[in-house]
Amino acid sequence: MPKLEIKNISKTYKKGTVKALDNFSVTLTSGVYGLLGPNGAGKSTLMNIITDNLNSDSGKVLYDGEDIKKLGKGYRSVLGYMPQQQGLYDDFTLNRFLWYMSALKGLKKKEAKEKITSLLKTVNLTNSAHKKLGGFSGGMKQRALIAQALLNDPKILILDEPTAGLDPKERIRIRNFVSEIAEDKIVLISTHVVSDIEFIAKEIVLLKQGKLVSHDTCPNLVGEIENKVVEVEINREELKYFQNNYRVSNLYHNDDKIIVRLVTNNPPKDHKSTIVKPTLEDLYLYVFEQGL
Ligand SMILES: Nc1ncnc2c1ncn2[C@@H]1O[C@H](COP(=O)(O)OP(=O)(O)OP(=O)(O)O)[C@@H](O)[C@H]1O
Repeated sequence: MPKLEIKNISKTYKKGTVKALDNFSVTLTSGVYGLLGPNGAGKSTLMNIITDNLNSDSGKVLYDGEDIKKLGKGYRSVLGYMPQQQGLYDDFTLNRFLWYMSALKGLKKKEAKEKITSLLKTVNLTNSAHKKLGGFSGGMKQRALIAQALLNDPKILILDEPTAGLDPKERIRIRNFVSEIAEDKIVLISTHVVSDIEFIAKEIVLLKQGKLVSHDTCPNLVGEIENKVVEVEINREELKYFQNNYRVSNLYHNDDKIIVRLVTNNPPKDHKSTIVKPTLEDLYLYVFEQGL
């Protein structure tokens, strides 16, 4: 079983003024890990360090007990990375793009041909192989980028916001696909979208201002806010007050009343509140919504 140990990683930018990662440690084994955190939490920085595209200021990343810096090429050969940026290869046809990436990854011709044919099928893009990437929809581009990350049959697959900008149908397709291929691989997915990982992740890693908040299975994390999620019926005029004073994770209208869903340690005493089952989205609000 592959093992990736991230040990005491710190990283600053701008001569130390911006702390992107602060003594971050976690150990990953095979399965899907969801990396959750708000904008600027340090997710991309972490992924760039794990993929050896960026040097940390301190700390180490070990793959099966060996420092990735020492493994060098050997590490790259087990790594698949889908970065955030799109549009780099818009003039390439998908086929040319995959051949180009195969060459960069050092695949032999025969190997590349077989792999490209099978991956095009897996990501359902065989019929678009001779079209230019520039004309692809967001979902097609994302699938093309996932395909290139899988060319070398990686043991570690790093996906930086793989569903950004996708419609729900594409999102579900990518999610199911990632879940399918995760067996015997370490898959780390960063996302803002809780539903991308809620049901497929073996563990969720919560990152806040460069620090690890916690990492655990989804049921365990959600269990931490058992009894802290309530639904309360309020009048319209009260909504502003509740929005200013509580973490409101949902609201809906019921005739002339509003039902608000609150994630709170102190449910309102002057209203009847009903305890409801927490979700990962509630936990996200609980951890990342400041000041309430
Ligand atoms: N090249 C850089 N130079 C200076 N500051 C940077 C650089 N890259 C990132 N940062 C800063 O480091 C912090 C972490 O950024 P990072 O991109 O890793 O977060 P993120 O969680 O991936 O955010 P997002 O969800 O918006 O992609 C932020 O404060 C960001 O502004």
